Amino acid sequence: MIEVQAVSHQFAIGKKGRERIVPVLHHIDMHVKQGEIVAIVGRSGSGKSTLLNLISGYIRPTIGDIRVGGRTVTKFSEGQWADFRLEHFGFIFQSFQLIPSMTAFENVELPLVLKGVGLAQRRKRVNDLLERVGLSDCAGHYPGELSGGQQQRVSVARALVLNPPVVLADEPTGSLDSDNERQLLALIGELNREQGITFLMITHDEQVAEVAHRTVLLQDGRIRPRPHGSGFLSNGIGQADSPAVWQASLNDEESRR
Ligand SMILES: Nc1ncnc2c1ncn2[C@@H]1O[C@H](COP(=O)(O)OP(=O)(O)OP(=O)(O)O)[C@@H](O)[C@H]1O
Repeated sequence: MIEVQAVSHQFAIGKKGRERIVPVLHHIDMHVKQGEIVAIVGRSGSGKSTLLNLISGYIRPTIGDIRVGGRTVTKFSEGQWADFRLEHFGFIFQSFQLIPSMTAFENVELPLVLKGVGLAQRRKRVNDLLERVGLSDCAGHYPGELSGGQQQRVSVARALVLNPPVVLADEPTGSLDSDNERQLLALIGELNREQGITFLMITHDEQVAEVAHRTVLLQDGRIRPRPHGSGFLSNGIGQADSPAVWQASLNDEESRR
């Protein structure tokens, strides 16, 4: 589903002509199969967000290619990216990123409005999703009237509204208390099982490992193997994933069809 192939990335910071090069990711090979829940873990500054931004096309790798659903997205123009992103990715953020002046219903509906979907279809889709995330009673509430857990469930509904095969989540439980965190992770697990949605999640949260099929550890911009039995984040090393697991098994898109 997502193949990151020999990707390295560096940022240039500072004034033009006097830039300083900051290498952030080094030769990343990672394959996420359709229907997997993969957690990306690693210390602050290890390059997790950069990797997610590369996969979602907000930045382009300095070296290497990324394929999503069999297409080499690193070759896309900005216009191609905008369409592709809408169709293929839903996003969940630590800070929810709901529009405060819109109700829960309107926040979930917005991507459908932008896509030009008709009113009746929009109503059905949004109501179905709000019901799915357990928020039918809160459709008319504004984000400020909802708890953090409820807001995050609205943002899950919004992420799913265009039916993307992949959800990219950056610290989805980072702002939640432990009860809401558990509920959100259970919801992610259910959505994955029911609908085969692929989740790629950045996390510092050990609970996420319980719902993730595997974790990928980034350390100083490199993927590291994770020996069995060690802690999740304590020493930056956790449960094992053989590098072989990360190898591309090609033609994932074929198996989706
Ligand atoms: N746009 C940018 N320009 C320059 N440097 C950047 C940029 N974005 C990220 N970096 C640098 O790249 C490195 C990795 O950052 P990144 O945000 O990917 O790490 P992270 O693992 O997601 O960290 P955190 O867990 O704190 O969110 C950091 O040193 C950061 O300062």
